Amino acid sequence: MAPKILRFQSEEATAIALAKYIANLSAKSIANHGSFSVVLSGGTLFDTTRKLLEAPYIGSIDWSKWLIFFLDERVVPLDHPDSNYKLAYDGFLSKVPIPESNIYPIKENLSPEEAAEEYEQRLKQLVANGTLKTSPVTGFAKFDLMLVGMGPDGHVASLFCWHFQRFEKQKWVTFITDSPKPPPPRITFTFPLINSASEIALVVVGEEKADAVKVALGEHASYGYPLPVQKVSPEGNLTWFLDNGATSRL
Ligand SMILES: O=C1O[C@H](COP(=O)(O)O)[C@@H](O)[C@H](O)[C@H]1O
Repeated sequence: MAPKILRFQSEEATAIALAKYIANLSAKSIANHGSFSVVLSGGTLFDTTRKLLEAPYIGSIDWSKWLIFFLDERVVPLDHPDSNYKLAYDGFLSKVPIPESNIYPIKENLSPEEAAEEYEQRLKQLVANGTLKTSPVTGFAKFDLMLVGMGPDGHVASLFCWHFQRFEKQKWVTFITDSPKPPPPRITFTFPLINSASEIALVVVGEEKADAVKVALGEHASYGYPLPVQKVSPEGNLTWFLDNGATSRL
């Protein structure tokens, strides 16, 4: 399905629209199958989800039905300043009544390889016991919503331009030990898992990302070697949320 590209006049307008979109999907998923599985990125994304913490959303969303996963994670203790879990906890999860048992951070004290394998096995168990849905197309877990950020170099999750992991076909979760953006050891969802999602919101704000947005969405998007962000192509719907800075070169 063709992506929906939403352009906003400001970061504030982007955040308002994103909250409405997430709240609508939450209500739809819970009415449809009793839960809402959400995959979070790290980085600047949380700031753009801040309107969920305000009325009318904070009081009307059924937070008890949310299930939280991490698109990628830095292999550091969960209370380390570089941890995506800590970022999510401090900025979002500690402010909403999602049961702790519904939040799935990585396990600590494992190597990147072990942490990736452990997370993949945990996802497979959640599919087997019916907590998560499965894609009828790929057989991978099918999340209700992935909130995907993008770096200025066009990377998504911890899938960077020059890493072979972006071509992975079998694994659900993989690892790297040499991330060009610190810290180096990370685990990350693979593209087949990402692209099995029902809905993906690609949230990109700020002028420093305008060049990558131009490569991905500009008139020459089909030329050359694709950026990781160009491999985001879900079975379900893809919606880009872009502010004026991110679209300044389109
Ligand atoms: O390293 C990461 O970078 C991307 C983009 O981060 P941002 O700060 O430029 O928004 C992020 O989506 C990913 O989860 C994170 O680990």
